[in-house]
Amino acid sequence: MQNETIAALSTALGESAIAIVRLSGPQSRRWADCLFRGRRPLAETEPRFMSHGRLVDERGEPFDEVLAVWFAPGRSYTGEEMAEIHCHGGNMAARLCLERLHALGARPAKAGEFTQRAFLSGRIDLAQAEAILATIRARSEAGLKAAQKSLAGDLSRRAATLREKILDLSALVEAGLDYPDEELPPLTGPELVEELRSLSGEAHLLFDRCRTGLLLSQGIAVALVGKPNVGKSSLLNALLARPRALVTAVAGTTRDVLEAPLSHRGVPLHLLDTAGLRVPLDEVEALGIDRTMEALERADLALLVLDGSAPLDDDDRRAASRLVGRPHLTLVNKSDLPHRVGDDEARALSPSLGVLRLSAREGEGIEALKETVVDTVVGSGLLDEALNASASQLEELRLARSALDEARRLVREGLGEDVAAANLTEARSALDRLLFLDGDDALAERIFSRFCVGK
Ligand SMILES: Nc1nc2c(c(=O)[nH]1)N(C=O)[C@@H](CNc1ccc(C(=O)N[C@@H](CCC(=O)O)C(=O)O)cc1)CN2
Ligand SMILES: Nc1nc2c(ncn2[C@@H]2O[C@H](COP(=O)(O)OP(=O)(O)OP(=O)(O)O)[C@@H](O)[C@H]2O)c(=O)[nH]1
Ligand SMILES: [Mg+2]
Repeated sequence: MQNETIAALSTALGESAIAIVRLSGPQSRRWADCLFRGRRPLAETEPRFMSHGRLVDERGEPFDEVLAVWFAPGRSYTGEEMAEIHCHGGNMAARLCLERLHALGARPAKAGEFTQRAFLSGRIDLAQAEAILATIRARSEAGLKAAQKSLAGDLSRRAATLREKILDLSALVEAGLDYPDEELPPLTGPELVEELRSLSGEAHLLFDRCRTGLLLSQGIAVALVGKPNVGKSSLLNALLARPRALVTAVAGTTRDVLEAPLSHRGVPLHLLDTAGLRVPLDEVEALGIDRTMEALERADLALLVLDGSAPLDDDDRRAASRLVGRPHLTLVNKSDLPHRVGDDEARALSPSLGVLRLSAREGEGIEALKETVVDTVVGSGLLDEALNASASQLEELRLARSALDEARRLVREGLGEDVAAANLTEARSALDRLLFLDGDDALAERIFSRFCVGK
């Protein structure tokens, strides 16, 4: 329990209907009562019941008509005694209210301090704190739902269950190592392989669900690339259903990378239209092509755009070669014109995940493209299964997953259970870090400092 009582504005600054000032700590209700004048003071009302009244300044003069409420310790967001004053929005009422509270002794809250107190009082763990941050930052319905699942503890629970199973298996493997001459080995080789197979399956599934969650919160970056004039910018406009990018018949129209958000089935996409790839004619074009390559680096998926109305040429082949090793789809554009590029030819150009025919000009195949993009990156089955996780939590899952795979391979190939035991330990410590079990204060500070003041 913290001794200091903190206060902050919990709603965004600026003109709004209502502004909420929050207090947390032992003096919350008392100090709220110093400026609140209702039918009864909060001290005489039931917790969690809104009371109507006025706020008064130090001379007793009213300055706003408000609603106020208090929460008992153990039954509040922070787990401490809390009070809230719901003022009118705008810049003045909440500011005067806060100034009064600070004059009474309430300390201005630091970024994320309310949530930090919820963590310190044991009401939530750090994975749930991450989920609260993701809830506030969600940019799509699917992202919001994934965050709420993690807030309900889904990620922590599943990771903790997996960690327990790994610990149990480690104990068995190490018992076998310590007493190699025992008559009955605690686990036979095939049994161990089977156990490891099931653990690695769970780790893979959890990783995929969290990867989906991360994509939902960050958005899927999709880069449109190809040689000049194939219709990349036209495609961007068709996807957005508005003329965002300049389109001309001149090759080399797009110079900078154009970015535009789009949401499909609740999944946020982040589209990147790029300068056409070819041997540059001048310095401006060369710089534009550098940016195309940077966009490719950032992209979760690339769309290789081809002009289906003209035979493929060396520029197409060079553009395709930039995509080797990157997940991409091949789009044969201008399907409203006579076809000059066969499906097989398009497929032979690069190891892409699929070939789609479309017409940016006529809008043909655009819906199918959006659908394919989401399915390719997220996997349609996983959308409802998404769990929110931070980038570093996902990294720990990746480590746990490959350590389990490695242990399984070693045992299957008879390469020694001692090495497998080391891999199990590695997997377990990755999950320890994911669950923030090592109690690293600096890490907690880092999480809460990403919150806004008042949360
Ligand atoms: N006005 C207002 N709206 C808000 C919040 C708030 O603090 N104030 N929240 C936050 O910023 C969110 C709601 N989150 C909350 C989470 C837990 C508890 C709470 O009292 N938990 C207790 C008791 C649970 C119960 O009795 O149902 C607990 O978990 O022990 C309250 C709010 C969103 N809306
Ligand atoms: N018939 C037809 N023409 C298209 C289609 N898509 C684009 N075009 C035309 O192709 C030309 C080039 O289109 P852009 O969208 O500017 O091509 P780009 O790939 O962005 O070109 P750069 O920015 O120069 O790399 C324009 O004249 C478009 O009108 C299509 O689906 N059908
Ligand atoms: Mg363009």
